[in-house]
Amino acid sequence: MENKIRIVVAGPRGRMGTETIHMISKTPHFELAAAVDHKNEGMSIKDLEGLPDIDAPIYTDIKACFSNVETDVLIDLTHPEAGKAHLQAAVDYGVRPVIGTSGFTSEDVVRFEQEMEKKRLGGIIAPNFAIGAVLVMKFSQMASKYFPDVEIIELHHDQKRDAPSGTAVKTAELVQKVRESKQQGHPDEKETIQGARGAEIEGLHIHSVRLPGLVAHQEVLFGGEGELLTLRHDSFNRKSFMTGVRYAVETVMTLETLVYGLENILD
Ligand SMILES: NC(=O)C1=CN([C@@H]2O[C@H](COP(=O)(O)OP(=O)(O)OC[C@H]3O[C@@H](n4cnc5c(N)ncnc54)[C@H](OP(=O)(O)O)[C@@H]3O)[C@@H](O)[C@H]2O)C=CC1
Ligand SMILES: O=C(O)C1=N[C@H](C(=O)O)C[C@H](O)C1
Repeated sequence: MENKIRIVVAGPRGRMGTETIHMISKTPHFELAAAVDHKNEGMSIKDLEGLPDIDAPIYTDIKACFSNVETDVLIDLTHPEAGKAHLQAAVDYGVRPVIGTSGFTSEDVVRFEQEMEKKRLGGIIAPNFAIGAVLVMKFSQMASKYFPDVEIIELHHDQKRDAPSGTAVKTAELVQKVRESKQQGHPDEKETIQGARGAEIEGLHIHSVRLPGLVAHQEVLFGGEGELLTLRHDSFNRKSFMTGVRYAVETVMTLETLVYGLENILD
């Protein structure tokens, strides 16, 4: 039998980390080698509530983890600052990173791309692992060629820390590659309440909604003369992301550069 892919998960108690560890436990060619948390040093995954019965050690220091545990892939599902530090540690130790954590800037991405290019180390930063969400990004890019007036509404649960979502930013970046920069709305429009028109990237507006009960949702609206095209994706639970996480882990084993966005590796 082929060797299993040995994975470290950072953020094991979180909503995504928990779902990911369950997915790993059910995937025959994956093995949870260890986890990185900011507490529970020395404990095991099986000791934590809601996690499967796997005897994998928990480290609070990612460098100690990589020094002690043979690791093929790091999956990071934490917060932006921790995610960046974990990605840097993975690069330093030659571990392939799969980063789901949102909130990285384009400067961060470029810096890591350059560093990993030099080391010929494969990695993936995926603003969204849900296949439907990735398709909406691709379809949005296609549509913006014909409909340059675009607004994005992203809707998430109220525990989300970053706004706008990584998915909305990536969607806007893909749209900007084909859409000429243009100021949308009336040239003299004025906000009578600050923020009414949302965030703006080269004239394209992004609106962030945070409500209990939501998981992760996005609408991309394209306005034309007498018509409106709406592309919408809904993640109703975190299982929706697991096909993409599994695919990213398998694919990163074959890469020698950092890939930003699952759309770049989907057939
Ligand atoms: N790419 C994608 O498809 C998706 C990406 N995400 C992104 O993934 C990230 C996690 O989301 P979610 O699971 O909902 O968030 P949670 O807040 O539920 O989970 C984050 C976990 O990381 C832990 N954590 C914080 N700092 C550290 C650290 N230094 N080392 C290790 N663990 C740490 C937190 O612990 P504590 O609570 O004690 O602070 C928490 O358990 C977010 O950035 C989110 O935007 C989410 C869904 C899909
Ligand atoms: O925090 C979340 O939940 C999500 N974050 C990612 C993002 O910022 O786009 C992906 C997905 O939308 C869920």
